[in-house]
Amino acid sequence: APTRTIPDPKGNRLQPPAVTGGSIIGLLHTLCTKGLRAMVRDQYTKLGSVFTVSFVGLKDYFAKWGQQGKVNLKKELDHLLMLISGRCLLGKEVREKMFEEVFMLFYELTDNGMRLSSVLFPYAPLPANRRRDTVRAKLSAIFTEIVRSRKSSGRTEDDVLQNLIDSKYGDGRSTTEAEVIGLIISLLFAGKHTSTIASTWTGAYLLSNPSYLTAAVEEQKQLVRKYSGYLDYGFFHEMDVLHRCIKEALRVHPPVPWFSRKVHKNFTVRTKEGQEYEIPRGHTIVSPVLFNSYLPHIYKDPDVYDPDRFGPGRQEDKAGGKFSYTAFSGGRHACIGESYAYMQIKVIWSHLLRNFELKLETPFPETNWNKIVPEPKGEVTVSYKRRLLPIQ
Ligand code: HEM
Repeated sequence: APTRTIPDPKGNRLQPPAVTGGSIIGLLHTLCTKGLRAMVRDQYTKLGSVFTVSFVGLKDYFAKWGQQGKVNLKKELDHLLMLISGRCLLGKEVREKMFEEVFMLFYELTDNGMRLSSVLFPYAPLPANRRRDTVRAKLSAIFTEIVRSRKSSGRTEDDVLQNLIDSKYGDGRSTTEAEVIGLIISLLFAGKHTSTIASTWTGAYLLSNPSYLTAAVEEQKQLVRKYSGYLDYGFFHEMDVLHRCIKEALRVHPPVPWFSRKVHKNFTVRTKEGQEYEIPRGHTIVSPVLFNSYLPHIYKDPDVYDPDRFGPGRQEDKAGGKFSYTAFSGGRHACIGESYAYMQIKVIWSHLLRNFELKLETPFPETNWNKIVPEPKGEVTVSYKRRLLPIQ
């Protein structure tokens, strides 16, 4: 197989896990970048400092599909994204030995922990809260065992869990077991479900819009030619058409429909009509992403799925300043997994586009508003047929 050294996004050589100082959020920022790198690295078989092109997990997963058939896309993507999280965040113990168990527990945690009732009344003695706490305890027990076994054997792995174990605060204190477990569950919680939903909406839109589907497939052909089949970081980084298709799906269906901030200092907001509002210290304010994403003076025909609105010459995501596009929030607590999320969705969808002809069999999904992270309602059935000549 042809070989090539994996390029680092910033042109540096990939570094071993570094000791990180600063706050937990700073720590998370560093780790998410490392998560992204771990994922990119996972697509290659390591041969010393050289990597061969082989995204083993993803290829294996889709190899199980037949020549043609029908699948519930939402379920497939959910499974696949858990596999990717299993590899990049949790490591090979989970992936190799207890994937199904962790997958089911995590599914239950998400299902019970993302109800309106559990978000508004997290400590109320409700059945959903009790189930959430039970599965959280089971997950903790599994991850604690992994952390302890790694520490006692002196074995290290190339994943985010290891980075959390090895990290230290600015004052030199190591992370505790409870912090490591809490952070890894938070990362899974923040990143996996949102990405499943984003990739399902992206698929539903692509398969309902032949012109964008054709453009995305054409882009794959061009990039495969340009990179002579080497699927490296640059290859995924250059998928502008697919990137815009994902970004637009996230505008129309933001998985996080609002976010809130506690006001620490009084400040004044001026509307575009010039009206001023004083926001007092101590208040909690909410930014409704769902509303922001449809503002007609920012987005032309906001109800229309139009990925080109982010393209050269239009750039509507900048029309109202740096907070025009808030699917990943903004400011100090903006999403730290944005690049990682785009990358994993591109890795999946580019593989599907290169290898399969796909058709949406069920009507375009409605939104299930009963969930805190609104998702496509019901099954999203897609029929597939392997391409006679995959784009490679
Ligand atoms: C399409 C996928 C994703 C979307 C739409 C999304 C969206 C968001 C949004 C809107 C916030 C901000 C919430 C706020 O401002 O209060 C956020 C925060 C966060 N996200 Fe994501 N996210 C995605 C994927 C990920 C992934 C893959 C990870 C990590 C593996 C991740 C980790 C986090 C973390 C740790 C925070 C908290 C940051 C902080 O409080 O400083 N997210 N995300």
